[in-house]
Parts: sequence; structure tokens; C-alpha cells
Amino acid sequence: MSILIKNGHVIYGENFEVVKADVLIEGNRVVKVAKEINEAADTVIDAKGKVVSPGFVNLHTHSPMGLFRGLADDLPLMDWLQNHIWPREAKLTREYTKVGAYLGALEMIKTGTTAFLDMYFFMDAVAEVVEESGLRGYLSYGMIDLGDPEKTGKEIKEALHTMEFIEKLNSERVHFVFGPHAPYTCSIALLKEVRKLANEHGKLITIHVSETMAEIGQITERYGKSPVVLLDEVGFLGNDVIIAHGVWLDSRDIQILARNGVTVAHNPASNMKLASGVMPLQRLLNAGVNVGLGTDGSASNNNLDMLDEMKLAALLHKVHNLDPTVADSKTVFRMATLNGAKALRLKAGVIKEGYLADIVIVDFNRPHLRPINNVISHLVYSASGSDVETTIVDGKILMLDREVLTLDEEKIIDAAEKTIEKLA
Ligand SMILES: CSC[C@H]1O[C@@H](n2cnc3c(O)ncnc32)[C@H](O)[C@@H]1O
Ligand SMILES: [Zn+2]
Repeated sequence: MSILIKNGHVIYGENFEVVKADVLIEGNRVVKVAKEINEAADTVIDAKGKVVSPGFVNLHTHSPMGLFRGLADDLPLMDWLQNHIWPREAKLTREYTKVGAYLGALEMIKTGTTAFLDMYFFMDAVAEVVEESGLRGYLSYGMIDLGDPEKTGKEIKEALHTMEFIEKLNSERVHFVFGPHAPYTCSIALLKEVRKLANEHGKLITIHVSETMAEIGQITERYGKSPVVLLDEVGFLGNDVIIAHGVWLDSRDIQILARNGVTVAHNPASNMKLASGVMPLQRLLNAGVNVGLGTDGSASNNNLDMLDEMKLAALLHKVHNLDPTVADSKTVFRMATLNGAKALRLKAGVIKEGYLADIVIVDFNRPHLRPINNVISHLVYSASGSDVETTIVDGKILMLDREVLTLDEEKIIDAAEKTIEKLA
């Protein structure tokens, strides 16, 4: 199958240069970007007045948590988790989680996310949803053993069961990732076993690290060192590790992350909403750390809109540093696209010949996106997810003119309402 996108403002290559061009997709790859392409294609899309952008990579989320949207707002992390979220999650079944995953997938397609890194429960069900939706999903079963050796074994077994399930799908778009929840919920034994298994199976690892001051306090009290130093000393870190948050990092932590090639997934909305703190973006980037962007779950954000997230990232770091030159629009756009793709070892995140065709078309024929003085600026500061008109993943159209082609929108929204009634 081939798709020809004509007359768009194309964000081209690693430098995100904006050119008026046509884009030809054959199979799952971009094969040609040129001023005018006149070859025949199965589908032709006219993108006049529109922007053809790399799809967004959500580098940290809990996709089914949309079910809990708005149910526990305005709380700090530990209170939010222990007293509001975990009791609700204890009632989740595979069926309910799947409904949440459908809602998350629908929201991501509608707001231009093409790939995401997820951590949650019942990830076999989430994998089925990802496969059906056409998205690219990197899925981890979130392991929590709370230092109980019996639980360690059970959690590892569940993770391996999820890995087997995903491997059997034999999908190029659905991948398994190891997901120990955090240093404060996982034993050293669990973390060491995860490192060993990730090496054995060649899988990525994702984990929440240094999110709040409370976490730093707990880990320092328990181990006498910071979470990052702890993870380094037990041999857990590597260039296959993506840590979520990384808010409370000192200079030594940052050097350790850089030395190990660790990626940090920045979640500005969640960090602001839970009042966790401000990630040291400038210091991380200056140290050469790869930083991507994530939304976290919809119960702490409260949506999965990566365009919103880019604006929040840019504004947060400007005001925090009292410096408007910090987190410029291109830097933030790169975090939301190429840096995320790099972390997932995905040949995507840019539009260029040979790269995966994970592309979105954003409708700029709208007053808040005119005049088209600066495409990247408009995407970061002026657009929102609802401006995304077409979403293409792996060379397949998932949404055209805002109609989702792979999922039944009405059915999913209805099921979400019914599920939360049952859960309440
Ligand atoms: C064990 S599955 C994932 C687990 O993580 C919880 N969660 C959601 N957001 C956060 C966050 O910001 N920090 C730590 N944990 C978080 C989610 O509710 C699941 O229980
Ligand atoms: Zn999280």
C-alpha cells in the first residue's frame, strides 16, 4: 500500500527543517520527500495549508488510567497513590483494564501520538488493544514486590508471562519492556533479576525514579544513598533504561545517568499537578542525557495530549529558570519526537527517506494557527491535540479527517462510562 501526501508544510529530517513538499509512503516507510511527486499511490491526501509532522512519542504513560480521570485531583503523589489510586486499581479486572486501554488508545490516536511506552497491569489485554488500534506500543507489566520475596517471584513470573504473550502476537508494533515500578516499591533482588532478564532477552527497562522529595527521603533512609546511586551500584543502569520523572537529581546523579546512557522521560504536567517538583532539564541536556517527553497517566495529567505536554514543558522551564531562552520550541519538539524514538530504538521521530512512516497531519487552516510564521512554534505554543487531523502509523492510516478508522469511538466512550459506574 502507498500513501502520497501532497502540498504540505513538511517538517523534514533531524533538524526539523520546514519545507513545502510532497511525501511518498510505501509499505511502512517514507520513500521519497520532494517538491513535487507525481507517482501514483493507493491513497492521496491533500495537505494544503496543513503541517506534516513526525508522530509524537509518549515516553511515559499508564494508558488505561483514563478510567480514573478526575477522581483524585489536587493531592501529592504518595497520598494520591496509596489512598486513592491503589485502592481503585485493586478492583480492576482484565476486562475493565482493557476498556481503559481502548480509551487511552483512542485518545492517543486522536491527539497525534504514534508510539508510547506504557506501564500497567493486565498488559496482555493492553497488547491486544494496541495490536487492534494500529498504534506502536512498548508495554511493561508494572512490578511491585514491597520487599516480600514471595511477591518477587510472582511479579517476575507475571512479567515473563506478559513477555511470552506479546512475543506470540508476533507484531512489529507491539513490544515487551520490563517495568519494575520504582526503587521504593521494588526490592534490590527484584531489580537485579530484572537487569539479568533484560540482558538475556534483549529488552528495554522502564522505572519511576527520583520523582518526589518523599522518595529521596525514603530511599536515603533505607539505603543511605540517592535512588540513582543505588541503581548504579546494583548494576541496574544502562543505555536500555528509561527512567520516568528524574525530578530530584543532584550533579552526581546526572553524571551517573549520562555515563550509563540512561534516558529520562520528562512528565511536566504530572510533576506540576502532583507538585512533585521541576526536573533539571538544562543540566540533563548539558550533560548529554537523552530526554524524552511523556504525559504520565490521565489520572495525574489529566489527558494524553502530547501537544499540551510540549507547551507545558517549554513554559515550566522558562519560568523556573527566569529565562525565556530555556526549553525553546525546537528542543521541546525534539524531546516529543526524535528523543523518544531514540530511547525506544525506533527508526522514527523524523520524516526522512528510509524512516518508519509514523506521521501526523495537523490542520493549520484555523485562526489560532495563522499566519504560518513558524511551524514548530505553532505546534508547541498554539496547537493542541484536537488540531491533529490525520494519524499514520507504520504506513497505515489510523485516523483520517478526525475519523478513527481502526477503533469504534462511540462504543469505547460508552464502555468507559459503564465501567466506571461498575467500579464505583
Ligand atoms: C504497577 S503499574 C504502574 C503503577 O504506577 C502508578 N502510577 C501512576 N502514576 C505514577 C507516578 O507518577 N508515580 C508513581 N507511580 C505512578 C499506577 O497507578 C500504577 O499503580
Ligand atoms: Zn508514571
